[in-house]
Amino acid sequence: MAVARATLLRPQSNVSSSAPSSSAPGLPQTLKGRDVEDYAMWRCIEAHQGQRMSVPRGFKWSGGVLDQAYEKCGQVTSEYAKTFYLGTQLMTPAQAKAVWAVYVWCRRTDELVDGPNASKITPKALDRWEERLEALFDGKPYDELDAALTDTAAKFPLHIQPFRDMIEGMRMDLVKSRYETFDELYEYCYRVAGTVALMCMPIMGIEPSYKGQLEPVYRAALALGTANQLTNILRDVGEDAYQRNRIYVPLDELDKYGISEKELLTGLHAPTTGQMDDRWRTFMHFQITRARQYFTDAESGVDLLAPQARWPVWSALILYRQILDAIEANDYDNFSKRAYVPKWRKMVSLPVAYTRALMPARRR
Ligand SMILES: CC(C)=CCC/C(C)=C/CC/C(C)=C/CC/C(C)=C/[C@@H]1[C@@H](COP(=O)(O)OP(=O)(O)O)[C@]1(C)CC/C=C(\C)CC/C=C(\C)CCC=C(C)C
Ligand SMILES: [Mn+2]
Repeated sequence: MAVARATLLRPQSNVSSSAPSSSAPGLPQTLKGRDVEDYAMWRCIEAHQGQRMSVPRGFKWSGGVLDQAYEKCGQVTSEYAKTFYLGTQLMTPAQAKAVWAVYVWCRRTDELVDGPNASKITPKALDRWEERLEALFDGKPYDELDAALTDTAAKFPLHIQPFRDMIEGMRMDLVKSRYETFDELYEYCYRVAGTVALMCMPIMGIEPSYKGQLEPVYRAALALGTANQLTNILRDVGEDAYQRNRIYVPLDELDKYGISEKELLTGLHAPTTGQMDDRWRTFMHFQITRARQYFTDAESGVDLLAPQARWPVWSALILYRQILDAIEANDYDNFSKRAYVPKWRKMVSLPVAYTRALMPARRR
Protein backbone atom coordinates (compact mmCIF):
# COMPACT_ATOMS: atom_id res chain seq x y z
CA MET A 1 0.00 0.00 0.00
CA ALA A 2 2.78 2.44 1.00
CA VAL A 3 4.69 1.66 -2.21
CA ALA A 4 1.60 2.20 -4.36
CA ARG A 5 0.92 5.53 -2.66
CA ALA A 6 4.47 6.79 -3.15
CA THR A 7 4.40 5.86 -6.86
CA LEU A 8 1.14 7.68 -7.32
CA LEU A 9 2.25 10.84 -5.61
CA ARG A 10 5.86 11.23 -6.73
CA PRO A 11 6.78 12.64 -10.14
CA GLN A 12 6.32 10.42 -13.12
CA SER A 13 9.56 9.85 -15.03
CA ASN A 14 8.61 11.44 -18.38
CA VAL A 15 8.55 14.92 -16.88
CA SER A 16 9.48 16.71 -20.07
CA SER A 17 7.01 14.95 -22.40
CA SER A 18 5.09 17.57 -24.34
CA ALA A 19 1.54 16.29 -23.78
CA PRO A 20 -0.11 17.91 -20.77
CA SER A 21 -1.34 15.23 -18.38
CA SER A 22 -3.99 17.11 -16.50
CA SER A 23 -5.20 14.15 -14.47
CA ALA A 24 -4.76 10.53 -13.58
CA PRO A 25 -8.41 9.45 -13.87
CA GLY A 26 -9.98 8.23 -10.69
CA LEU A 27 -7.02 8.94 -8.45
CA PRO A 28 -7.45 12.41 -6.89
CA GLN A 29 -10.94 11.66 -5.59
CA THR A 30 -9.63 8.74 -3.54
CA LEU A 31 -6.89 10.78 -1.86
CA LYS A 32 -7.26 12.21 1.65
CA GLY A 33 -5.48 14.63 3.97
CA ARG A 34 -1.94 15.61 3.06
CA ASP A 35 -1.88 13.26 0.03
CA VAL A 36 -4.29 15.65 -1.70
CA GLU A 37 -1.70 18.42 -1.40
CA ASP A 38 1.22 16.15 -2.38
CA TYR A 39 -0.53 14.87 -5.48
CA ALA A 40 -1.26 18.38 -6.76
CA MET A 41 2.19 19.69 -5.80
CA TRP A 42 3.96 17.00 -7.83
CA ARG A 43 1.71 17.55 -10.84
CA CYS A 44 2.45 21.30 -10.66
CA ILE A 45 6.20 20.71 -10.30
CA GLU A 46 6.16 18.40 -13.34
CA ALA A 47 4.38 21.01 -15.44
CA HIS A 48 6.62 23.82 -14.14
CA GLN A 49 9.88 21.91 -14.66
CA GLY A 50 8.87 20.69 -18.09
CA GLN A 51 7.42 24.16 -18.96
CA ARG A 52 4.30 22.33 -20.14
CA MET A 53 1.39 24.62 -21.01
CA SER A 54 -2.08 23.19 -20.44
CA VAL A 55 -3.45 25.10 -23.43
CA PRO A 56 -1.56 25.18 -26.75
CA ARG A 57 0.44 28.39 -27.19
CA GLY A 58 -1.19 30.97 -29.46
CA PHE A 59 -4.69 30.70 -27.93
CA LYS A 60 -6.88 33.39 -29.54
CA TRP A 61 -10.27 34.72 -28.44
CA SER A 62 -12.41 37.00 -30.58
CA GLY A 63 -10.57 40.18 -31.52
CA GLY A 64 -9.36 42.50 -28.79
CA VAL A 65 -11.61 40.92 -26.19
CA LEU A 66 -8.69 39.37 -24.31
CA ASP A 67 -7.13 42.77 -23.64
CA GLN A 68 -10.44 43.98 -22.22
CA ALA A 69 -10.78 40.80 -20.18
CA TYR A 70 -7.37 41.26 -18.57
CA GLU A 71 -8.17 44.91 -17.91
CA LYS A 72 -11.31 43.84 -16.05
CA CYS A 73 -9.29 41.28 -14.07
CA GLY A 74 -6.88 44.07 -13.10
CA GLN A 75 -9.77 46.30 -12.00
CA VAL A 76 -11.32 43.59 -9.85
CA THR A 77 -7.95 42.76 -8.25
CA SER A 78 -7.21 46.41 -7.47
CA GLU A 79 -10.68 46.85 -5.98
CA TYR A 80 -10.75 43.76 -3.76
CA ALA A 81 -7.06 43.19 -3.02
CA LYS A 82 -5.10 46.43 -3.13
CA THR A 83 -1.90 44.97 -1.69
CA PHE A 84 -1.83 42.00 -4.10
CA TYR A 85 -2.47 44.45 -6.94
CA LEU A 86 0.32 46.75 -5.82
CA GLY A 87 2.58 43.68 -5.59
CA THR A 88 1.97 42.87 -9.24
CA GLN A 89 3.30 46.29 -10.29
CA LEU A 90 6.91 45.08 -10.07
CA MET A 91 6.21 42.02 -12.23
CA THR A 92 6.43 41.87 -16.01
CA PRO A 93 3.11 42.89 -17.64
CA ALA A 94 2.48 39.26 -18.68
CA GLN A 95 3.04 38.03 -15.11
CA ALA A 96 0.85 40.76 -13.62
CA LYS A 97 -2.02 39.97 -16.01
CA ALA A 98 -1.70 36.26 -15.25
CA VAL A 99 -1.87 36.84 -11.47
CA TRP A 100 -4.99 39.02 -11.96
CA ALA A 101 -6.64 36.28 -14.03
CA VAL A 102 -5.90 33.73 -11.30
CA TYR A 103 -7.08 36.17 -8.61
CA VAL A 104 -10.40 36.75 -10.38
CA TRP A 105 -11.01 33.03 -10.85
CA CYS A 106 -10.29 32.44 -7.11
CA ARG A 107 -12.52 35.34 -6.06
CA ARG A 108 -15.40 34.12 -8.23
CA THR A 109 -14.99 30.63 -6.80
CA ASP A 110 -15.06 31.95 -3.23
CA GLU A 111 -18.06 34.18 -4.00
CA LEU A 112 -20.08 31.10 -4.96
CA VAL A 113 -20.07 29.94 -1.35
CA ASP A 114 -19.47 33.23 0.49
CA GLY A 115 -21.03 35.86 -1.76
CA PRO A 116 -24.50 37.45 -1.73
CA ASN A 117 -26.12 34.43 -3.47
CA ALA A 118 -24.34 31.87 -1.32
CA SER A 119 -27.54 30.63 0.36
CA LYS A 120 -28.83 29.50 -3.04
CA ILE A 121 -25.67 27.66 -4.04
CA THR A 122 -26.08 23.92 -4.43
CA PRO A 123 -23.47 21.22 -5.09
CA LYS A 124 -24.82 21.22 -8.67
CA ALA A 125 -23.74 24.84 -9.15
CA LEU A 126 -20.22 23.87 -8.09
CA ASP A 127 -20.31 20.92 -10.51
CA ARG A 128 -21.21 23.37 -13.26
CA TRP A 129 -18.38 25.69 -12.18
CA GLU A 130 -15.99 22.71 -12.38
CA GLU A 131 -17.22 21.86 -15.89
CA ARG A 132 -16.43 25.44 -16.87
CA LEU A 133 -12.97 25.06 -15.35
CA GLU A 134 -12.31 21.87 -17.36
CA ALA A 135 -13.56 23.63 -20.51
CA LEU A 136 -11.37 26.67 -20.02
CA PHE A 137 -8.30 24.46 -19.53
CA ASP A 138 -9.39 22.69 -22.71
CA GLY A 139 -9.20 25.98 -24.65
CA LYS A 140 -12.98 26.56 -24.61
CA PRO A 141 -13.71 29.35 -22.12
CA TYR A 142 -17.31 30.21 -21.25
CA ASP A 143 -16.93 33.97 -20.75
CA GLU A 144 -14.28 36.64 -21.12
CA LEU A 145 -12.95 36.31 -17.56
CA ASP A 146 -12.56 32.56 -18.09
CA ALA A 147 -10.82 33.38 -21.38
CA ALA A 148 -8.20 35.44 -19.53
CA LEU A 149 -7.35 32.33 -17.51
CA THR A 150 -7.29 30.16 -20.65
CA ASP A 151 -4.83 32.61 -22.15
CA THR A 152 -2.77 32.51 -18.94
CA ALA A 153 -2.67 28.69 -19.16
CA ALA A 154 -1.34 29.05 -22.72
CA LYS A 155 1.46 31.34 -21.54
CA PHE A 156 2.50 29.83 -18.19
CA PRO A 157 2.82 26.16 -17.22
CA LEU A 158 -0.22 26.02 -14.90
CA HIS A 159 -1.67 22.66 -13.94
CA ILE A 160 -5.42 22.30 -13.50
CA GLN A 161 -5.25 20.21 -10.29
CA PRO A 162 -5.04 23.03 -7.68
CA PHE A 163 -8.02 24.72 -9.38
CA ARG A 164 -10.04 21.52 -9.05
CA ASP A 165 -8.88 21.17 -5.45
CA MET A 166 -10.07 24.69 -4.60
CA ILE A 167 -13.56 23.91 -5.90
CA GLU A 168 -13.58 20.81 -3.70
CA GLY A 169 -12.61 23.07 -0.76
CA MET A 170 -15.69 25.19 -1.48
CA ARG A 171 -17.77 21.99 -1.60
CA MET A 172 -16.46 21.21 1.89
CA ASP A 173 -17.87 24.56 3.05
CA LEU A 174 -21.33 23.52 1.80
CA VAL A 175 -21.44 20.31 3.80
CA LYS A 176 -18.98 20.62 6.67
CA SER A 177 -19.01 23.08 9.56
CA ARG A 178 -16.83 21.26 12.10
CA TYR A 179 -13.25 19.91 11.97
CA GLU A 180 -12.43 17.11 14.39
CA THR A 181 -8.61 17.26 14.09
CA PHE A 182 -5.84 19.48 12.77
CA ASP A 183 -5.24 16.98 9.93
CA GLU A 184 -8.81 17.57 8.72
CA LEU A 185 -8.36 21.33 8.99
CA TYR A 186 -5.01 21.12 7.21
CA GLU A 187 -6.67 19.57 4.16
CA TYR A 188 -9.22 22.40 4.10
CA CYS A 189 -6.44 25.02 4.36
CA TYR A 190 -4.63 23.41 1.45
CA ARG A 191 -7.79 23.35 -0.63
CA VAL A 192 -8.74 26.99 -0.18
CA ALA A 193 -5.33 28.65 0.23
CA GLY A 194 -2.40 26.30 -0.46
CA THR A 195 -3.92 25.89 -3.91
CA VAL A 196 -3.41 29.65 -4.52
CA ALA A 197 0.32 29.16 -3.95
CA LEU A 198 0.42 26.26 -6.44
CA MET A 199 -1.48 28.36 -9.01
CA CYS A 200 0.92 31.32 -8.66
CA MET A 201 4.28 29.53 -8.55
CA PRO A 202 4.64 28.86 -12.29
CA ILE A 203 3.73 32.49 -13.00
CA MET A 204 6.12 33.97 -10.47
CA GLY A 205 9.03 31.73 -11.40
CA ILE A 206 12.28 30.75 -9.71
CA GLU A 207 15.53 32.64 -9.08
CA PRO A 208 17.56 31.94 -12.27
CA SER A 209 20.77 31.03 -10.42
CA TYR A 210 18.96 28.42 -8.27
CA LYS A 211 19.88 24.95 -9.49
CA GLY A 212 18.32 22.90 -6.69
CA GLN A 213 15.04 20.96 -6.52
CA LEU A 214 11.70 22.72 -6.85
CA GLU A 215 10.19 20.72 -3.99
CA PRO A 216 11.52 22.90 -1.11
CA VAL A 217 10.33 26.05 -2.87
CA TYR A 218 6.89 24.56 -3.44
CA ARG A 219 6.70 23.33 0.16
CA ALA A 220 7.50 26.88 1.34
CA ALA A 221 4.82 28.28 -0.96
CA LEU A 222 2.26 25.82 0.44
CA ALA A 223 3.30 26.82 3.96
CA LEU A 224 2.44 30.44 3.17
CA GLY A 225 -1.02 29.43 1.94
CA THR A 226 -1.62 27.39 5.11
CA ALA A 227 -0.30 30.18 7.35
CA ASN A 228 -2.61 32.73 5.68
CA GLN A 229 -5.67 30.53 6.02
CA LEU A 230 -4.95 29.61 9.65
CA THR A 231 -4.62 33.34 10.34
CA ASN A 232 -7.94 34.02 8.58
CA ILE A 233 -9.58 31.35 10.70
CA LEU A 234 -8.17 32.70 13.98
CA ARG A 235 -9.18 36.26 13.13
CA ASP A 236 -12.75 35.22 12.21
CA VAL A 237 -13.56 32.77 15.04
CA GLY A 238 -16.39 34.91 16.45
CA GLU A 239 -17.87 35.92 13.10
CA ASP A 240 -17.83 32.31 11.86
CA ALA A 241 -19.42 31.04 15.07
CA TYR A 242 -22.10 33.74 15.56
CA GLN A 243 -23.07 34.39 11.95
CA ARG A 244 -22.51 31.01 10.30
CA ASN A 245 -22.50 28.42 13.08
CA ARG A 246 -19.06 27.37 11.82
CA ILE A 247 -16.11 26.20 13.89
CA TYR A 248 -12.86 25.76 11.98
CA VAL A 249 -10.50 25.35 14.96
CA PRO A 250 -10.10 21.60 15.65
CA LEU A 251 -12.63 20.21 18.14
CA ASP A 252 -10.14 17.78 19.70
CA GLU A 253 -7.84 20.73 20.47
CA LEU A 254 -10.69 22.72 22.03
CA ASP A 255 -11.44 19.69 24.15
CA LYS A 256 -7.81 19.42 25.25
CA TYR A 257 -8.02 22.98 26.61
CA GLY A 258 -11.32 22.22 28.36
CA ILE A 259 -13.46 24.34 26.02
CA SER A 260 -16.81 23.08 24.81
CA GLU A 261 -18.36 23.70 21.41
CA LYS A 262 -21.28 25.45 23.10
CA GLU A 263 -18.99 27.87 24.95
CA LEU A 264 -17.27 28.79 21.71
CA LEU A 265 -20.59 29.46 20.01
CA THR A 266 -21.62 31.91 22.73
CA GLY A 267 -18.22 33.61 23.20
CA LEU A 268 -15.50 33.03 25.75
CA HIS A 269 -15.55 36.08 27.97
CA ALA A 270 -15.15 35.37 31.69
CA PRO A 271 -18.61 35.89 33.31
CA THR A 272 -17.33 38.00 36.22
CA THR A 273 -14.77 40.30 34.57
CA GLY A 274 -15.97 40.23 30.95
CA GLN A 275 -12.34 39.68 29.93
CA MET A 276 -11.21 36.76 27.86
CA ASP A 277 -11.37 33.44 29.63
CA ASP A 278 -7.88 32.10 30.53
CA ARG A 279 -8.55 28.77 28.82
CA TRP A 280 -9.22 30.67 25.60
CA ARG A 281 -6.04 32.73 25.97
CA THR A 282 -3.87 29.61 26.31
CA PHE A 283 -5.72 27.87 23.50
CA MET A 284 -5.23 30.87 21.21
CA HIS A 285 -1.57 31.17 22.20
CA PHE A 286 -1.10 27.59 20.99
CA GLN A 287 -2.97 28.25 17.73
CA ILE A 288 -1.02 31.45 17.02
CA THR A 289 2.34 29.76 17.70
CA ARG A 290 1.49 27.06 15.15
CA ALA A 291 0.37 29.58 12.53
CA ARG A 292 3.60 31.56 13.05
CA GLN A 293 5.62 28.40 12.45
CA TYR A 294 4.01 28.07 8.99
CA PHE A 295 5.01 31.67 8.21
CA THR A 296 8.57 30.85 9.30
CA ASP A 297 8.57 27.73 7.09
CA ALA A 298 7.49 29.89 4.16
CA GLU A 299 10.32 32.41 4.61
CA SER A 300 13.05 30.06 3.37
CA GLY A 301 11.37 29.83 -0.04
CA VAL A 302 10.93 33.51 -0.79
CA ASP A 303 14.57 34.16 -1.67
CA LEU A 304 14.39 31.29 -4.16
CA LEU A 305 11.65 33.02 -6.13
CA ALA A 306 12.42 35.12 -9.20
CA PRO A 307 13.48 38.62 -8.01
CA GLN A 308 10.33 40.43 -9.22
CA ALA A 309 8.10 38.04 -7.23
CA ARG A 310 9.87 38.48 -3.90
CA TRP A 311 8.46 41.85 -2.92
CA PRO A 312 4.77 40.91 -3.32
CA VAL A 313 5.32 37.64 -1.50
CA TRP A 314 7.27 39.26 1.38
CA SER A 315 4.51 41.88 1.59
CA ALA A 316 1.79 39.22 1.79
CA LEU A 317 3.79 37.29 4.40
CA ILE A 318 4.66 40.26 6.61
CA LEU A 319 1.20 41.85 6.46
CA TYR A 320 -0.73 38.66 7.11
CA ARG A 321 1.56 37.66 9.97
CA GLN A 322 0.82 40.98 11.68
CA ILE A 323 -2.84 39.97 12.00
CA LEU A 324 -1.63 37.39 14.54
CA ASP A 325 0.10 40.20 16.49
CA ALA A 326 -3.15 42.16 16.35
CA ILE A 327 -5.12 39.22 17.81
CA GLU A 328 -2.64 39.11 20.71
CA ALA A 329 -2.88 42.89 21.14
CA ASN A 330 -6.67 42.43 21.46
CA ASP A 331 -6.01 40.07 24.37
CA TYR A 332 -7.14 37.18 22.10
CA ASP A 333 -10.65 38.61 21.89
CA ASN A 334 -11.67 37.47 18.43
CA PHE A 335 -15.32 37.40 19.50
CA SER A 336 -16.11 41.08 19.93
CA LYS A 337 -13.10 42.62 18.11
CA ARG A 338 -11.80 42.17 14.59
CA ALA A 339 -7.99 42.09 14.40
CA TYR A 340 -6.61 44.23 11.61
CA VAL A 341 -3.38 45.85 10.48
CA PRO A 342 -3.77 49.66 10.50
CA LYS A 343 -2.98 51.54 7.31
CA TRP A 344 0.13 53.23 8.72
CA ARG A 345 1.57 49.86 9.68
CA LYS A 346 0.90 48.56 6.16
CA MET A 347 2.71 51.57 4.75
CA VAL A 348 5.71 50.89 6.98
CA SER A 349 5.71 47.18 6.09
CA LEU A 350 5.91 47.67 2.32
CA PRO A 351 9.43 49.19 2.32
CA VAL A 352 10.50 46.57 4.89
CA ALA A 353 9.29 43.88 2.48
CA TYR A 354 11.09 45.66 -0.36
CA THR A 355 14.39 45.63 1.54
CA ARG A 356 14.06 41.94 2.32
CA ALA A 357 13.29 41.26 -1.34
CA LEU A 358 16.44 43.08 -2.43
CA MET A 359 18.59 41.30 0.15
CA PRO A 360 18.25 37.53 0.09
CA ALA A 361 19.00 35.78 3.42
CA ARG A 362 22.52 34.76 2.36
CA ARG A 363 23.39 38.47 2.00
CA ARG A 364 21.55 39.72 5.09
C1 LIG B 1 7.97 30.45 -1.85
C2 LIG B 1 6.74 31.21 -1.53
C3 LIG B 1 6.54 31.59 -0.14
C4 LIG B 1 5.88 31.49 -2.54
C5 LIG B 1 4.64 32.23 -2.40
C6 LIG B 1 3.52 31.55 -3.14
C7 LIG B 1 2.26 32.35 -3.08
C8 LIG B 1 2.00 33.31 -4.15
C9 LIG B 1 1.38 32.15 -2.09
C10 LIG B 1 0.10 32.87 -2.01
C11 LIG B 1 -0.52 32.60 -0.69
C12 LIG B 1 -1.82 33.32 -0.60
C13 LIG B 1 -1.85 34.78 -0.78
C14 LIG B 1 -2.92 32.60 -0.34
C15 LIG B 1 -4.26 33.19 -0.30
C16 LIG B 1 -5.00 32.69 0.88
C17 LIG B 1 -6.37 33.26 0.90
C18 LIG B 1 -6.51 34.69 1.23
C19 LIG B 1 -7.41 32.45 0.58
C20 LIG B 1 -8.76 32.91 0.57
C21 LIG B 1 -9.66 31.93 1.07
C22 LIG B 1 -10.22 32.34 2.37
O1 LIG B 1 -11.51 32.02 2.46
P1 LIG B 1 -12.42 32.56 3.63
O2 LIG B 1 -13.77 32.37 3.10
O3 LIG B 1 -12.03 31.92 4.91
O4 LIG B 1 -12.05 34.07 3.83
P2 LIG B 1 -12.75 35.37 3.29
O5 LIG B 1 -13.60 35.84 4.41
O6 LIG B 1 -13.53 35.03 2.07
O7 LIG B 1 -11.60 36.30 2.99
C23 LIG B 1 -9.86 32.61 -0.14
C24 LIG B 1 -10.87 33.67 -0.15
C25 LIG B 1 -9.83 31.74 -1.38
C26 LIG B 1 -9.73 32.57 -2.65
C27 LIG B 1 -8.41 33.30 -2.74
C28 LIG B 1 -8.29 34.56 -3.19
C29 LIG B 1 -9.44 35.34 -3.68
C30 LIG B 1 -6.92 35.21 -3.23
C31 LIG B 1 -6.10 34.76 -4.43
C32 LIG B 1 -4.86 35.58 -4.48
C33 LIG B 1 -4.04 35.62 -5.54
C34 LIG B 1 -4.22 34.83 -6.77
C35 LIG B 1 -2.88 36.56 -5.51
C36 LIG B 1 -1.68 36.02 -4.76
C37 LIG B 1 -0.62 36.97 -5.09
C38 LIG B 1 0.40 37.40 -4.33
C39 LIG B 1 1.20 38.51 -4.89
C40 LIG B 1 0.80 36.86 -3.02
MN1 LIG C 1 -14.58 33.47 1.59
